[in-house]
Amino acid sequence: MKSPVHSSQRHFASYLWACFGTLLLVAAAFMFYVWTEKRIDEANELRYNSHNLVDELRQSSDDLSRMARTYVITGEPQYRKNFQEIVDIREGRAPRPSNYENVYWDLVLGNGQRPRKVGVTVPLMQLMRESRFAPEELALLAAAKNESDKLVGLEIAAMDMRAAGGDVQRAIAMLHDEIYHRGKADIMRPIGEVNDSVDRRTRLLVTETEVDANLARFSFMFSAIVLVLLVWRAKRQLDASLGCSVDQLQTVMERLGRGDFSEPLKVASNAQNSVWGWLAHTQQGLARLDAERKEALERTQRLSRLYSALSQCNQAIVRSHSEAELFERICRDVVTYGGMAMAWIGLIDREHDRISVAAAYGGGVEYLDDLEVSLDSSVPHGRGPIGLSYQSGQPYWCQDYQHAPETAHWHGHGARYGWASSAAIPLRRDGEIIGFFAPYSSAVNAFDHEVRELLLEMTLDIEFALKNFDRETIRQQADQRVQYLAHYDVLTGLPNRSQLHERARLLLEQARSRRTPMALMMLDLDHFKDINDSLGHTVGDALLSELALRLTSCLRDGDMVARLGGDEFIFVMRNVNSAETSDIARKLLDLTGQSYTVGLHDLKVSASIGIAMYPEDGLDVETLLQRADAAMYQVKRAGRHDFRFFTAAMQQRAARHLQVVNALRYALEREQMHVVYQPQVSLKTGRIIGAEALLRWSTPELGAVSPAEFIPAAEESGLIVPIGEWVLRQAVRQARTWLDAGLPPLVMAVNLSAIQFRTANLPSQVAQVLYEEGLPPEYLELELTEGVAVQDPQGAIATMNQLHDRGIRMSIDDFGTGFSSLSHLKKFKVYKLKIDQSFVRDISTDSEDKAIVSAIINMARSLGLTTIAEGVETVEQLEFLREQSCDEIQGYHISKPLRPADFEALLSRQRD
Ligand SMILES: Nc1nc2c(ncn2[C@@H]2O[C@H](COP(=O)(O)O[C@H]3[C@@H](O)[C@H](n4cnc5c(=O)[nH]c(N)nc54)O[C@@H]3COP(=O)(O)O)[C@@H](O)[C@H]2O)c(=O)[nH]1
Repeated sequence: MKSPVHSSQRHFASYLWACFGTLLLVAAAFMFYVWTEKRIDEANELRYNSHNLVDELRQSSDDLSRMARTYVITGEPQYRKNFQEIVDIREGRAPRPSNYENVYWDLVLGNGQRPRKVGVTVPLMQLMRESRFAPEELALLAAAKNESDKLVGLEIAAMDMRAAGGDVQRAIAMLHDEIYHRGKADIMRPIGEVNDSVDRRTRLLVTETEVDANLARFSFMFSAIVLVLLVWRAKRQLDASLGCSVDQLQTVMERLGRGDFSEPLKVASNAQNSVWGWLAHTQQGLARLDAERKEALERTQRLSRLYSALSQCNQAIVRSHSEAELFERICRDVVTYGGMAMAWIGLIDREHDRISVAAAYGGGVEYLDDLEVSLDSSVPHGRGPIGLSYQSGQPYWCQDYQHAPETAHWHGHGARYGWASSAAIPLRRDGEIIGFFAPYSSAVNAFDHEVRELLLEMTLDIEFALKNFDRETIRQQADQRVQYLAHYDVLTGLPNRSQLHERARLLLEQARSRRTPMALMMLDLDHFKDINDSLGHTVGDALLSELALRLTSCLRDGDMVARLGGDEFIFVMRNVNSAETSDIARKLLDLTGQSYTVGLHDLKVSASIGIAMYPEDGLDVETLLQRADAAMYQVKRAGRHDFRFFTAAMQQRAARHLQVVNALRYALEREQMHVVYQPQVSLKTGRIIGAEALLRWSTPELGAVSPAEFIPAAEESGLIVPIGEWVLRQAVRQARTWLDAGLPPLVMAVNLSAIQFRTANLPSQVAQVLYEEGLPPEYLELELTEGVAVQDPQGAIATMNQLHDRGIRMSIDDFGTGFSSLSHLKKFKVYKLKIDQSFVRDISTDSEDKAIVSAIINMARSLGLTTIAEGVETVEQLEFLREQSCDEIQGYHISKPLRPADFEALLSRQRD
């Protein structure tokens, strides 16, 4: 704005300059005046000094006369001394007392003290020459001085006369006679002329100077008056420029300086172009700027509040554990920190085509209780900010809530709760709108660019958090899954081993504190592996799942069943005695034994159950488990499909089992093993046609250990592989020895454990042994159990084929006890079936065993296989077998297993 006071400022400045110039004139006039006054003073001083010097000349002459006369009269030497001092001072030979002039008479006081300080030493005539006397005046003075000096000579002569004791009267007369007075008059005359001359000269000077002084005085007064007038004009001009008093100006300036622009200044019409007018104008500008600044500040504060809310929002994202918690925090933070009046988050309820409130905070949230917001644009409440935002897919900013047509449906609410603007910002998950974030402000136009940006940023953060929650949910589900897998068996859904331990411990704790008994039961399916191996794991799994359901149905409240893996299940039953436990075990056996329909298969299984009782058999879960296992093991050993309680004897057996396994590890290197041979006889010829190699083991600690005990232990521990290989080599070597000894050729049957059979490269290993020992393969027969083929029939068939290709025979041992598949049997390259001795044992008396043995023999024949019956002890058994056309027999009826020497002897006897 162009200042309205420029022209008056110019005038005021001119006046100021004029004042300044005049002030200089005043000063100059004053200085001139001072100078003239000084000159007057100087002129007066000159006159005074001149008179003084003239007077000194006169006075000194008078004083000399007085001193000389007094001396002449009194003869007092002091006067002569004074006389001389006056002369010396006047001539410049002695220092002049200060303020000398006309006071010679008191140069020395009565007490000899000098009253004045000593001044300069300068002759009187020199002083006169330096005192600006006119030349003629100086000439007169010099004449007067000359006359005085003449009188001094006379006076000295008179004093000398007195001093010499001459004529005193004469001396006195010399100082008082006419000559003397004439001399005096010759002194005084020029002095008087000089005085007159000095007087005239200096008076004239003073008069002249006084004229100058008057002129200076007048100049000073005139210029001072002009200055006053100018100052008065300047002030008038200043007042006109200011348009107010300086006090008023100061007050207003102070007020404006304090930043108070609130009160507008009143300006008279003639003061529009004054400083006051300009100030009023400026005040308006400042007030406007102040209002803008305040508005900007308010905006900044609003933004800063929103930034704070954004920051809180981010914290909420970090700290919230669920969507609901996050939404609650966001709404609360936007109101508490972001300065919004109210905020809510709604989620789309697609089923009912409406918005359901997920979280809300602030004044008026109660209105959300009966919220009427729709996404359907055909209804009025579907055309509000949220509906419009949903339809456009964009945020909707309603800047004047109480007047906007789109909020007409809610104007009543807006008026009641003071909402002046609102927004609807879509919340998206994977790009799809899932809800809205709706902040409300009590200010109109609250959503300016920055606020919008911030709210959008906040919304993006919320969406980011939702994504994280999704990820978190997936992670939690994975965690839950991991937790589940860590504690539950996937196949059956039963607790697994770790969960069993955990819960069993708790149940045990309860039993301990309540002093109640408890039973831990271990159930293991009999020959389940065969089902798995022959029918596949899917069938096995289905059977286990069904079994788990059956077992669970037996459970009482608070009891538990867990699957340890495979076909092993554990029951923990609270507060049961052994009789009740037996009932449960029987029930379980019964349930387990009922048939299972899996796909096309109708299956039957049995189970073995071992039971340990708390507190008799153990005080902790581990011990009870171990003892239930021992009991179950005993059931297995005793023929399966039964249950047993743990006994001390079982404990001993378990300990023995451990002892056996440990001792087995060193059996070969300590040469504790040997092989015996049991003859196999042809029923057609009655001759020994083969021998079965059977392993024997005895140790100093354990004595002789039965293969029925140590072979399973060797199989469990994996030691069967090196031990079996050793037996094979021993048997093959023995067969070679007997061949070499010329004994009738026979086939050496060597038992091959299923574990051995599954060793990699078995055929080549066997071939290697045969090769190394030099036995033709046709003299070796490997006795395999049915189990070798059931797990991996194709692999077993391949191994058998390779063995067969190498010329090695194979037979199936213990036939009838396993889970043989006839279809597989046809593919096996076996040439003999060995009927298990359990069928042979009772064939004389048990019709069922007879039927089984008969069926096996017939089936074998139909498959082109040879049969051998083992465990033949009696002639009745032999006869039955012969009737059934069994090919060969083996058993105590012929011979027990023999040491090689005994076997050789038997063979020799047969040869004889
Ligand atoms: N993998 C290997 N298994 C082996 C080896 N040595 C033996 N065994 C297996 O151990 C089980 C027990 O064997 P063993 O105690 O030697 O018993 C055998 C015979 O002594 C016994 N038998 C023979 N005739 C009769 C009889 O008339 N009555 C009767 N009560 N027992 C008799 O039968 C066993 C022979 O069984 P099998 O092998 O099925 O023909 C046993 O399963 C052996 O296989 C070995 O080195 N490796």
